[in-house]
Formats: sequence, structure tokens, C-alpha cells
Amino acid sequence: MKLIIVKDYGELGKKAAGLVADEVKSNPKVVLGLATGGTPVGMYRELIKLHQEESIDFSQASSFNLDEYVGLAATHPQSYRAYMQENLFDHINLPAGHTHVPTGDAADLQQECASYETAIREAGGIDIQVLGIGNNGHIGFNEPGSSVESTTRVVQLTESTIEANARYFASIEEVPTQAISMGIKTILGAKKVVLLASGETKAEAVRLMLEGEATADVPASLLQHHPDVTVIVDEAAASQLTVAAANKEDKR
Ligand SMILES: O=P(O)(O)OC[C@H]1O[C@](O)(CO)[C@@H](O)[C@@H]1O
Repeated sequence: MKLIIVKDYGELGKKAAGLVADEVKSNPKVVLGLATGGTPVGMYRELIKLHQEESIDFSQASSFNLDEYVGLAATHPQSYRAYMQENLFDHINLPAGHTHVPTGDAADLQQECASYETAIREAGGIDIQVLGIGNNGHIGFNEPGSSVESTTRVVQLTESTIEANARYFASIEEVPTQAISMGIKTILGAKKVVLLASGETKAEAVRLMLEGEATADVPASLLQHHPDVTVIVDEAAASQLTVAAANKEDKR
């Protein structure tokens, strides 16, 4: 896995947006895999800037989001569809019909998961998948224990993920306990992966992902099986890495 350490959250957003914009420029019909959470907000802000100021054109691109809460309608303010509209889709020229987020309130959730996999396949697969990382090493909503063979499915969220995401809801009781999530196999099927992490709370997960063994206990470590992964972290998220310790030694 290729590691890029940047100074802070602002630099992280710029670096990640640059990588995504390069993909859009080199392949206008690019299929983007997108993530939610706090981490990619800065990257989306930079992509909007690049669209407005440098005319990065998304008109032929399409996108698939990693996940959605079960039970939340697209119109629910905390749904990931609403997040994507607010943070990116409403501000760029990606056609509405080209954006895909799982339908969290589908009547038949199993069918929804199967159709999502089919839609990704029919689009030709994901060219570049953006990921964040949970404090427990989850990617998408693939919690520890997720199989390397998993595809899009309904998953149970762990207590730690529910607690981490409670900040977006009025109370912890309102946080859904299940989600639809692309699986590990779906994510590993992307041609390129870019994983972003910011802040000290992610430092241990980042260390285990990069320096630990590849294990389902730390789902992000399974990315070690992928041939083209770029990990972009800020200094705080890199603080537990051997490479960060070596850099500090050098500067003494
Ligand atoms: O970027 P954040 O808010 O720290 O979230 C990290 C991860 O957690 C999730 O939001 C799900 O809990 C993922 O979508 C994200 O990659």
C-alpha cells in the first residue's frame, strides 16, 4: 500500500481531491466509489472548488456510495443520500441519475443489496473507491469479523460505531443499528482504492491496517490484498506508525 502523510485535515482534503480529479480528467466516464462520514467532507469541498474554478466535468461520470442506514428514507436529514446531496451532488454536474446510494428503506432489503451489486457490475466496476476508516478499523460498514468474501448486504453496527455516529443524531437511540454496506469483496473489486484518515483517534486503526497482519478483525487491513491502494493520512493519524517514529528520530 502506498502511504502519503500530509500535515493536517486541510491538506488531506486537497491531496485526495487532486487524486480523484485526475481520475475524472483522464477518464470522463469514471465510476467513483464514494464514502460518507466526517473525513471526506474536506475532499468534497475541494472537488466542488475544482469543478467551479477549473471546470472539472462530472457530466459523464457516475458514482456508487459505500453504504446507507437501514430504515432511513433518502429524505431523512441523517441519511447518507442526504449527506451526499448536501456535501457534493448538489454542487457539481454529476447527473442525478448517475448517482447511486443504497435505498435504506427498501421494502425488500435482500433484493436491494443484490441489485446494488448488479448495478456496480453493469457500470463496469468501480474505478476509484474512496474510503474512510472507523476507529475499530471498519471500512464502509464492514465491522470487525467481516468476511473477505462479503458483498453488499445488511450488516449489524457495533456499539462503538453507533457511539461514534451518535454525534450526527439528536440522541444515541436514534442511530440506526443496521446498514446496507458494500462488502469487502465489493471494495477489493475496485480498480483503485484511496483511504483517508485524520486525527489521533484513527492512529491505532491506521497502524493496524498498515503494519499489522491482514485479518478480518481489522477490516481495513484486508486492503493489503489489493494491488493499488493509496492511504492518505494526516500527521495525527500517522502518529503510531513506525515510519512516523523514524521521521521523528531523523529530525532530532
Ligand atoms: O470519517 P468518520 O466520520 O470518522 O467515519 C469513519 C467511517 O465511519 C463511517 O462513517 C461509518 O461509521 C464510514 O462511512 C467512515 O468511513
